[in-house]
Amino acid sequence: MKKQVLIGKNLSLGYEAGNQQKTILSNLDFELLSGQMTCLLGPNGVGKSTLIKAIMGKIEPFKGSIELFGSAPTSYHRDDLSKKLSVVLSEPIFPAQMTVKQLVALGRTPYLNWSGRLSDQDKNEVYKALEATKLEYLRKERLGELSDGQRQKAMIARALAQDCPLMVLDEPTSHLDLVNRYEVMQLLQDIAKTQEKAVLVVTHDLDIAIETGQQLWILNCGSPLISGTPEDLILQGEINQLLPSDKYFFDSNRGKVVMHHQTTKIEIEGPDELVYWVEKALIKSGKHLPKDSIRISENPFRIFCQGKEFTRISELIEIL
Ligand SMILES: Nc1ncnc2c1ncn2[C@@H]1O[C@H](COP(=O)(O)OP(=O)(O)OP(=O)(O)O)[C@@H](O)[C@H]1O
Repeated sequence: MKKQVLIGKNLSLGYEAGNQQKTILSNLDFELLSGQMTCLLGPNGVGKSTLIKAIMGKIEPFKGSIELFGSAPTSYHRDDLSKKLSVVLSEPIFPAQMTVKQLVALGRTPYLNWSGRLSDQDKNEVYKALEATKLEYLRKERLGELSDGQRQKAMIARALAQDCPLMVLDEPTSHLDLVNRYEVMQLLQDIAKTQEKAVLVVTHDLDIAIETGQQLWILNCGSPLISGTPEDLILQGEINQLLPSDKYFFDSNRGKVVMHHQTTKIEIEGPDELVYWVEKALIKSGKHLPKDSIRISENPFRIFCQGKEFTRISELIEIL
């Protein structure tokens, strides 16, 4: 049975400026369950980091409530909160002189006794976190001498070592290369499933969120928070809430965001998939398009136009 870890009810959040309240998010209802990774998506400035601040107990709600294991995050003692919630923020906040291993070991701080020494179990958790993030080979390196992506992974390893039932990560993959993005998100999903944790990841990476998230939360200015499995949100068209302009839409057949398909006036004959890519390349080229029709064959791929045969789209575009 999945447990409710975090619940928001009719939540409004924002900032105080003098005696004025600046509301950023209003009337949010949500729940985070154990064993699931949820990806939070929304445009810049909508309030994703503000919501994280409320989860961390750094700001009080203007209205409504937020409960972490039944109590307001602001009501927890710091030591208790750090056993319930680990957070990875987008900005590195640790000294450049610290080594990767020292950083990851910081994740064990909530569990240390008065001596401040790591027990065998603590050392094991640090080792497991380094191993899971494939950072063992960098354990002696100083944070200031790592690439942005390596440092980002080290921050994730620290949160893993903290071993809390709720992990919240603000854009944890923004500096990572494509493969590492998938791997880190897959790792977080795996941890959620196998260790029954609730994981909330803020990301702008829709493709990867769809691929790896078990739940998506979509925040949009002035609308209620939309939540559901990526697949439901795609099939119900709600994913398009992320794309308010008419220019883009989520193509459920292709499983990605595309621009509204401009069509060429020329006739292109051939399998749909090939016609799609040839037409796209022709439109992008900005060249004068041929008056004759184009025929495309599959296996082998050939384009026939103006009495000539082409093996690549670029060859056709070159002669236009
Ligand atoms: N300390 C603050 N005081 C007043 N306003 C703030 C403060 N921090 C953020 N804001 C405002 O709150 C709004 C939401 O900011 P927030 O950082 O939560 O957005 P975000 O969705 O995380 O954006 P991004 O995707 O760009 O990281 C913005 O308009 C921002 O100017």
